[in-house]
Amino acid sequence: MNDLSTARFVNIGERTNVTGSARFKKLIMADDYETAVEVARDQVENGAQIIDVNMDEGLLDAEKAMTTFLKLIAAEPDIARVPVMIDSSKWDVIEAGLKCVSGKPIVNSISMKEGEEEFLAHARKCMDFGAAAVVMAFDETGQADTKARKVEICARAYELLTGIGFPPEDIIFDPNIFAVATGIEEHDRYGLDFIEAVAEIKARCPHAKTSGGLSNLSFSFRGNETVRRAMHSVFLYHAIPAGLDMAIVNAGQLDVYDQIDPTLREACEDVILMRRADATERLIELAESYKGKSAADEKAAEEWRGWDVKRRLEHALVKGIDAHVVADTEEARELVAASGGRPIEVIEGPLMDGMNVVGDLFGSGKMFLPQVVKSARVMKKAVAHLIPFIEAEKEASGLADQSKGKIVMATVKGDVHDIGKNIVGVVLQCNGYEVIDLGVMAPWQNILAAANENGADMIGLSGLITPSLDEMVTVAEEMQRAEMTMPLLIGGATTSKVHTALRIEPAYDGPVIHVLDASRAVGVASRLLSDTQRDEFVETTAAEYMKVRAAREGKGQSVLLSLDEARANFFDAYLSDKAAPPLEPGVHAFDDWDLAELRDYIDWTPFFRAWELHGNYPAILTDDVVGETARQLFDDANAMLDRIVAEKWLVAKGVAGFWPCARDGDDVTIHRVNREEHVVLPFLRQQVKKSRDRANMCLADFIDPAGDWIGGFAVGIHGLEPYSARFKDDKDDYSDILLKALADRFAEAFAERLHQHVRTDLWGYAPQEQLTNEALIKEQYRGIRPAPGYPACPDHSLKPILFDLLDAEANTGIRLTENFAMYPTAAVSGFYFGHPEAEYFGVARIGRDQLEDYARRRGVDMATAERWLRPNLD
Ligand SMILES: C[S@@+](CC[C@H](N)C(=O)[O-])C[C@H]1O[C@@H](n2cnc3c(N)ncnc32)[C@H](O)[C@@H]1O
Repeated sequence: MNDLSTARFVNIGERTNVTGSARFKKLIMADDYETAVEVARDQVENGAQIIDVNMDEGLLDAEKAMTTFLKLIAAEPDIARVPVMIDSSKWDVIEAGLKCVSGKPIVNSISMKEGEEEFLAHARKCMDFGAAAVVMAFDETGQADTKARKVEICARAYELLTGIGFPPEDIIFDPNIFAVATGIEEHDRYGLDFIEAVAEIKARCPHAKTSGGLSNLSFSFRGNETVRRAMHSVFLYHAIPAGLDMAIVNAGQLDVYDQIDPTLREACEDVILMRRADATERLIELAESYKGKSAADEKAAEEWRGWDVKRRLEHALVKGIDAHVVADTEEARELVAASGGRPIEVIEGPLMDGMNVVGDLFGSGKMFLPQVVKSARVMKKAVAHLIPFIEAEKEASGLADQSKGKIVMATVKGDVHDIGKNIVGVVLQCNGYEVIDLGVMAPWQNILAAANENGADMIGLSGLITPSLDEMVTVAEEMQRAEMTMPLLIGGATTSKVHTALRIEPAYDGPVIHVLDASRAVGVASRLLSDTQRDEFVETTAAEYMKVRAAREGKGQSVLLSLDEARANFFDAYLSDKAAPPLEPGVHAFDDWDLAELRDYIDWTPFFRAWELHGNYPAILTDDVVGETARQLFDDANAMLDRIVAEKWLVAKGVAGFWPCARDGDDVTIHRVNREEHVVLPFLRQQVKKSRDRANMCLADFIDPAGDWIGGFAVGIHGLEPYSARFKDDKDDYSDILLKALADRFAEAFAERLHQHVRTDLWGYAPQEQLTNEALIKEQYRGIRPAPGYPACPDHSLKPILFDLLDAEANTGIRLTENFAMYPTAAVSGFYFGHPEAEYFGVARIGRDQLEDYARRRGVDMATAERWLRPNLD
């Protein structure tokens, strides 16, 4: 069950659909768009990762309603950050909607209902808008109901679409979820047919995704929420591992599979998987008893301390309770010793059994990362207690033999980010792997040497910043040169399957696998070390990467303008609105900002994301699936924050500065008055051809050529090393990762607080500004602070220029590595733009002409410029 990762599953909000929500329909009919927008916001806050918008109502002008609504939500940053699915049975409505969406839209839907010609015409239109499309399993003869028809229609649509260059990853098949348990025999197979069809479609149509409208399934139990929720959860529980990527669903209306009353769960499963002939009758009968009841509460069982020691150990591991683990481990050891056994048997027996339970629960999506990391802490403490006994018996080597495999892990040279790597390391360890962790900034020489010296089974590389991608290629090349054959695992925020396939895998003949997140690591490692699964896994992955490469080659990429054309289409800012000169020009250093104040500026959502818990704060705390884990983690974080602040564990140092400047083409030239010198900030310009009247943006466009001001800042959080070392000594990875994640939060909070201080006081262009923390997080202020390495200025190598202007190393103690990562890791830097029209954007792909121009402006050779801008080149 290792493949079941509910974390990757995308739920599509269905509340903004007039055909599915009576309330929404009423609001739209009454022209109450303001409240209707709130419905969209609620959905996003409740965890919808896409929102489906449908205005198909006979009495409405659907086209007008669609465009009005889409424009309104586009103006709400906290809604607009999730993609919109434009849902209509009328193509005109879809086309009108496409014109109002600024991010990547999704069209719901196109199909071959009216024949191939119209299907492809619609598909081409989607391509023009860069839209993904839901493709219904519907052809000239009707809607597909059987598995064979679903697969046949989708496979045919896939051939047609890829034939015209439609990107396969933008295809989302909807093979039709129909109602089951209707009492009509032909409907009995509908659930199972859908699930089986999904698996086959995924196998036959590489990169395509699958989706479905979930509420149809339980249509015959309208009015019985308990049964409907249970059916939906059970259905997803089986459909997700089969390959279902997303579903239109009310996220608030799903139950945790394990918490469904087992009798009801079994009855739903019997119906959905068609396990018995009388399944429908039984579910209908059972459903009667659930009318109006809520899910049964489980009693908290405190009596576990009275259980036998083996069960107690298992319980402590699963629940992550370390309070009694040393005593319990000792009791288990004495018990084993009394019957003539050896201390190692405690590890081999109860502890490994307990960790296997943890591994299974995590692998099947029933336990989440923070809990697993806590379990690992319990395990490590137990093992630490046993080691002296084992060593006394000279069995230390016996212990080593216990490991399922050895992995050398490292964050590559020039990069300092290690939270992700540490989480993966812990997860692997608690699944029985031995992890040799080389820490951060590891040069390839050390990585190869450690792998050889330790007889490692594989190497895992991690990185967060873009230059790390090239470092990973170097490691692969060196492994090839050293004629190594062990698998190479690639992970970290900046990495991707595409980059791995295009650049890393071709450099090394051994297996190269991109690991999407920590929840996949164990599955990958165990397959690579399995006698029976390894070859097939390696071959399938290699074949998949080959396809990625082939698809890339043949793929029609977005059209680029020439650099001159792009420059002609610059963003014509209203320059008379530019900010007045700063009240306090020059550079301002802050060597110890109050942590207690910064704490109130923390944005918690990314904190949960760091632990692979997806959802927005504060809604995540009451989320049906991850709420309990999130609350526990939040409590632990706040307890640690109390100590960090009271005992002053960390020091926040920052600097901000403002300089007179002028736009000069795509450069911003800064005049350093006292030094009589010019500093040039070269920015990049979007070159992808824009539809309609949108500009090809460059940050320089927000600066007046006739004279203006620009700012910059850097903030860093110092001092965590001694605490981190203490946690590590104490075998407490959980607290160590928690501390690092909190230091990151402090750095971001400091950036937010300093920016506010800049707007209201130092630069002072918004002296009256009064915003809540929520509004700050939503960036509802004037001006931006783009950071080097982010989409509007993707080149990390601007950091040395910025640091020089700020004298940042002296003022904040932050240093840059050779690849421009900041150390300490919890650090943020960027530029300040004060123009009211300044906004974030992505430079995206640029042409050769701009690359050459940029190399010239930077005074570097092409190879260097290519290395800096790699992600923007292909
Ligand atoms: C990464 S988030 C950090 C803020 C978030 N509240 C947090 O606490 O993690 C937002 C920051 O990233 C940077 N950023 C986001 N989008 C950007 C873009 N398109 N171009 C440049 N910088 C960008 C800006 O510095 C922005 O303030």
